[in-house]
Amino acid sequence: MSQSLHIFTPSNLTFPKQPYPKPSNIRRFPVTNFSPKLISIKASTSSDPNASTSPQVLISNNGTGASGILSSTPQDYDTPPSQSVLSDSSSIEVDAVTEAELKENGFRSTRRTKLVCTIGPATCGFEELEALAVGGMNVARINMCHGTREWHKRVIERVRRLNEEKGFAVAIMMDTEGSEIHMGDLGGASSAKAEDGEIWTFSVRAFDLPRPERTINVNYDGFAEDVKVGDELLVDGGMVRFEVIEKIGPDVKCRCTDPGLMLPRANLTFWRDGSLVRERNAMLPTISSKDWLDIDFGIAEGVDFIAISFVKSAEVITHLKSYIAARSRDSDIAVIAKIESIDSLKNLEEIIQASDGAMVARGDLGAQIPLEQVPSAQQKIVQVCRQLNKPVIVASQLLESMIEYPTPTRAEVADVSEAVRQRADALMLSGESAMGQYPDKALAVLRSVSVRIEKWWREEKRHEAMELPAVGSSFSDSISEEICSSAAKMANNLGVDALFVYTKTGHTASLLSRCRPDCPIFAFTSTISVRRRLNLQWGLIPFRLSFSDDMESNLNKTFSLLKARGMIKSGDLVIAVSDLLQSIQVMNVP
Ligand SMILES: Nc1ncnc2c1ncn2[C@@H]1O[C@H](COP(=O)(O)OP(=O)(O)OP(=O)(O)O)[C@@H](O)[C@H]1O
Ligand SMILES: CC(=O)C(=O)O
Ligand SMILES: [K+]
Ligand SMILES: [Mg+2]
Repeated sequence: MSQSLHIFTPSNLTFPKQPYPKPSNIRRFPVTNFSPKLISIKASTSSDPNASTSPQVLISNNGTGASGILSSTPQDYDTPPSQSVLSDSSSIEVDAVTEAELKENGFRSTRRTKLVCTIGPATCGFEELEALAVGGMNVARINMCHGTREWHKRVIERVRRLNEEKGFAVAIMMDTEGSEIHMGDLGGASSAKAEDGEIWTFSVRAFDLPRPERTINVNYDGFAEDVKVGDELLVDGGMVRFEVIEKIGPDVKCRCTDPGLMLPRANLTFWRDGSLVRERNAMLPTISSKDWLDIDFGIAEGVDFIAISFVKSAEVITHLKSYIAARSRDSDIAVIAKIESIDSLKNLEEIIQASDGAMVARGDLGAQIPLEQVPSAQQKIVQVCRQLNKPVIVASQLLESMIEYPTPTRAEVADVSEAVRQRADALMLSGESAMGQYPDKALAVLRSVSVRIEKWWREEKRHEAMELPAVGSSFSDSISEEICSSAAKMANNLGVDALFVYTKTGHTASLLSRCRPDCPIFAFTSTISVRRRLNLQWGLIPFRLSFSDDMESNLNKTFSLLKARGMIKSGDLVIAVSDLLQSIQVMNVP
């Protein structure tokens, strides 16, 4: 039995975007005999030839008559990126790890939380990268604070080769250095140990190698002028602490008050009377001249995401986005705002609104606000991102002890669980994967904790519903949002196995992800870059597939390709959503 409900556009509605002719054949039907089993809500083109470019939502009920009026202009018709559109119409691509996971565990147990790994000396080789990809890395992050562009270029090439040769779809995120104050690179040493009471010199002078004992170079010229005797100097937000005891020209002598290990280029902050001192360094540009060169490098290399450190305002994001749009033909590099400063918290909503996603960069954030305020800031950032429909990454020190030890602390597991419970889109490894001794084990912990906590919360139905405000500006946007929230609700109520979404730009897929449905979301897109970008979003399993405007044929093709690969089977219950036609269909896999 096939049932559908038709909905047409009323003539009295205004259309904010007017590239599409307004349909004129408006009819209204009573809704009758709505079948709970097989409902098809689909978009059809109006029978009016003048309205032929304006698909309308059509919820049909097996010809028995139908419905109220809802819909409108096609949305999400922003030009899809031209490059890399799948040409072979008879194939489907999904990354090898997901395919294995689907076959082994079935739909429901797939991991919803995405995993980002920082690549460093411990993981830059082809085999190490492959091990991370096999372990579930969705995004590889390169941090331009460290290493040379040549070094990063080789990492990018290896990840790309891995994707091509081994069937992964790992995306690449480039993270800028930013112009905050940090230490030099320790002259090649992997770390420096400061002991209680030791006197160290922090200086803006460059030293000849080898680095003089207990001497640290500082990147910020105004350092010696800005600090005062008595200030507290924090390395990496307090991993090591010093007290400033004397200033001698460019050299600042400090006594270690909290011993610890200092890593190359660690962040430095100084505090006076319990407050962070932000003197002239607060005026430093968010994107330094070196960052601009790195950004050019990222654009040339075609990275998928650029994460901007120490974002202070929305303007810098807008500026960068237009810079990228002008520089790269496809302008499909997503810009991630790193929330790690007081200013970024002050302007949180605007910054996130302007960005394509955000990172809770707890390392530096914890150096700028009291540590005990970091958890509430995290919760708030995760919530704002979800409301504004932007992916959010929770980063730093998730499994810090695993840099040295093969098992995490219980507290670390609890922290990871909390981020998963908050339903952040992604978790990130930093030092654990960049220079730790157990990168694969750390990734395995993130993976298993994510799957376990997701399942637990799903089964217990413990998630509080989150108010999701409208994010789009046009009526058409509202329809897409309504369709996605209805589809997600139906999926939960009907206990469907998967949501399918056919999406050109990825927008509709992200709207579905935002609803955090119980079942996984198979996102079909024809563009490689869109597919890679969807890798960062909660619950989305991105597939590359060429598809048409004909949903019947898209579905048939998808079913047969996925069945042939053993990823779905007859009888599975699926809800399909399309951004091409603004439709919802419910069906069993034939
Ligand atoms: N490309 C690299 N080369 C050498 N060491 C690296 C590299 N990337 C990371 N590391 C090491 O791993 C540690 C953690 O890396 P990560 O980039 O996550 O932290 P971070 O430098 O504190 O981040 P951020 O500067 O963005 O706040 C670094 O402190 C550094 O020691
Ligand atoms: C990731 C990062 O930049 C931080 O935590 O500070
Ligand atoms: K950085
Ligand atoms: Mg940082």
